[in-house]
Amino acid sequence: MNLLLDVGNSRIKCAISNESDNLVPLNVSINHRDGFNAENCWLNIRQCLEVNQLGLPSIIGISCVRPSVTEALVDSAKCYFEAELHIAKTQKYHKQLINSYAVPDTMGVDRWLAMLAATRGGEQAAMVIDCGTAMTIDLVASGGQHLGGYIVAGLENQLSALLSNTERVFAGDNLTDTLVTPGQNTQACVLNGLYAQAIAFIEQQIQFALSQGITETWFTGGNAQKLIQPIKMRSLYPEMALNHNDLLIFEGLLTSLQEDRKKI
Ligand SMILES: Nc1ncnc2c1ncn2[C@@H]1O[C@H](COP(=O)(O)OP(=O)(O)OP(=O)(O)O)[C@@H](O)[C@H]1O
Ligand SMILES: CC(C)(CO)[C@@H](O)C(=O)NCCC(=O)O
Ligand SMILES: [K+]
Repeated sequence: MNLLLDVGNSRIKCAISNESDNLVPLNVSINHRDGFNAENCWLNIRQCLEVNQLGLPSIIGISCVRPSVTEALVDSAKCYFEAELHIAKTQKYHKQLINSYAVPDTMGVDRWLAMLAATRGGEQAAMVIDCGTAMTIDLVASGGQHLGGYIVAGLENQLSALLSNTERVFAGDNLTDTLVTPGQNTQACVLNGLYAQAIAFIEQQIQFALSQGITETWFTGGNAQKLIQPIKMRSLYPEMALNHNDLLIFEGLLTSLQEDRKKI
């Protein structure tokens, strides 16, 4: 059994993969922003495995966009698991998928792994939209060439930038509605504006992707559902298939781990 960790900008998410390479997400979500403690993190995961009678992993694969957190996790892993560690790295290419970055290492490995999974190693053209702490969009043409991407602040971060730099603008506590019509009170103006902006950006990229022959979009990340729903409802580009897969990074991580195994 393999244990897979997706160390994001805000949260650590986990999954396991069995002998048949089936992925099962684990019900642990660890916030590593305030007072991260790697030992508690491993302990949490161990307990979760025990409670669910899942046994212990022989390999632990890690996708991490925060090097300081990776370091802390690597340092303390051996106290809790005897597993071999695999730290995924962004590559220049994998099978047919070719990274457009001249210095691949500078691309977040979450983006690379999500592309790897969405395109099945570059076999299929795809656009990947990760709606997390940051929102990233990446485009891969048929033939596997990465055309490039975008990094913008995620919904919560856009909102907090606005609220923390104004005095009378407020938005309430949750991002429930996804209306894109003009607001008629402060909260509606802020929330509808937030969504109108994100959705306009995504629809613009859908249009661009289609012009490049890309007809599959994959959404992932904590806010995926909130964005995919209104885009589906509006249905401006029926030629584009809109998919949601929260396991995209884990799937890519598993591929990266398998590739590493082959080298041994
Ligand atoms: N435990 C959770 N389970 C599901 N959704 C969550 C959880 N915690 C936060 N979220 C939602 O996910 C949204 C996106 O946040 P988050 O950044 O955690 O997602 P992510 O893409 O997985 O993050 P990261 O950038 O850390 O990889 C948050 O605004 C929140 O609404
Ligand atoms: C853009 C984020 C923050 C998205 O999680 C991550 O992929 C990252 O830290 N990337 C490094 C910069 C880059 O991808 O060009
Ligand atoms: K992410």
